[in-house]
Amino acid sequence: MPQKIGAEAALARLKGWSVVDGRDAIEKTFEFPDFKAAWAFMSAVADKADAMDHHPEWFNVYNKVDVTLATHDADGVTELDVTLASFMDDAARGR
Ligand SMILES: C[C@H](O)[C@H](O)[C@H]1CNC2=NC(N)=NC(=O)C2=N1
Repeated sequence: MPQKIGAEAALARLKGWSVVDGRDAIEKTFEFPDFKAAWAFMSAVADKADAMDHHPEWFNVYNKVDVTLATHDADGVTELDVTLASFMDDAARGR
């Protein structure tokens, strides 16, 4: 079971992420040129998430993807969320 580090500790190591109100979780909205680019991002993240067995909460409308990350098993933010957030930041770059 991963150790809870908390949203604030995670934010100190990430760019463009925020603490979710009333919950130990982090969130970010990714914006792309169009739906296909957003979907390609989601597809790349889906492969990574499955490999990690650590899955995002997300909501897509056209070119935007709202992402919330938390570790449900730990009831808060863990190292797994920082790893997945960093992967998302890299995957979004250049799409
Ligand atoms: C059984 C399975 O390993 C767990 O349910 C995994 C799946 N994906 C998960 N994803 C997230 N974000 N948090 C979890 O605690 C989690 N647990």
